[in-house]
Amino acid sequence: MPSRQQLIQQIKIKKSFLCVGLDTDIQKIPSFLLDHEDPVYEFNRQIIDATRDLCVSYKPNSAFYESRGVKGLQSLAKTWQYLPQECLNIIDAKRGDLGNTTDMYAKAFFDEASSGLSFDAITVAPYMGADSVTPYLSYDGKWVILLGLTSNSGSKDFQYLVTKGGYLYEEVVKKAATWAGDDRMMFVVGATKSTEFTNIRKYAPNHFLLVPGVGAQGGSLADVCQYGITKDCGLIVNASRSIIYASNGRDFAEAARAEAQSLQQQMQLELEKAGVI
Ligand SMILES: O=c1ccn([C@@H]2O[C@H](COP(=O)(O)O)[C@@H](O)[C@H]2O)c(=O)[nH]1
Repeated sequence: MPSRQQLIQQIKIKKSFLCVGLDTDIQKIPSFLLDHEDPVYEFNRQIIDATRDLCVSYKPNSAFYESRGVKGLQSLAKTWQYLPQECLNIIDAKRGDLGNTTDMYAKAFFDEASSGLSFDAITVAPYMGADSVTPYLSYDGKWVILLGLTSNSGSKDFQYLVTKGGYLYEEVVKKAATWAGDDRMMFVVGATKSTEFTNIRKYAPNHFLLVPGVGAQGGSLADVCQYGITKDCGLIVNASRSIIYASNGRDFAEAARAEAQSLQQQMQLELEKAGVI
């Protein structure tokens, strides 16, 4: 599982801070794959083969697998086993519950002996506070990626509420940054909120930010970099649908590669501009 230093090294080697989102929907994958024993795994395997030199991270969204019950979990387990070791492999599960329940979520996603899965990082919702977050950190070297300011329109319902210390999302980042250092915690900040990155950086100047919302949601990579990039990069930018569903024909993997390559090339320019490489 990559440490902070290993992640930075991979970013420099691959000249990329791309995370490919594996939001694999059996209804959307090319129909010719449906003859395979496990079409979702086969789709993921080909997407991974086509993109692994262009990205530093993969992020299966657990909902797409859980929604298919036992079969979906089998596809997830096989996909996890196939993920490249040098990449930061994130399970986007957005959990958050009492401490003893969190212990079970941690076993589910981090403890291979218990569940057959051992992702490097998990996305967590902050609403229930410290005891719903810190149990994940008892697993050596694993990362928590806490929702900070999300990319969806509903983020305005709570995340922008004004508190004594500023917006609620600012309070979340400020407080949670005291629970773990920048070597174990990251924050989710939506690409659609790029101008708010300046605020986030006040409280998390060195933490990596996982940034969804480029691609299908219309966020701008250039704006994210303008406000969020650091001397170590400090960004992992996710794109799911725009890459994995770039084509639904027999050329789906090549089309995914072309889309990932276009993002990687833009990222290389941003890394050069910021002096990271
Ligand atoms: O604020 C958030 C937090 C998580 N997500 C997740 O990221 C991907 C985005 O997929 P696209 O297809 O590139 O839009 C998806 O898994 C979301 O659940 C997010 O979009 N925003």
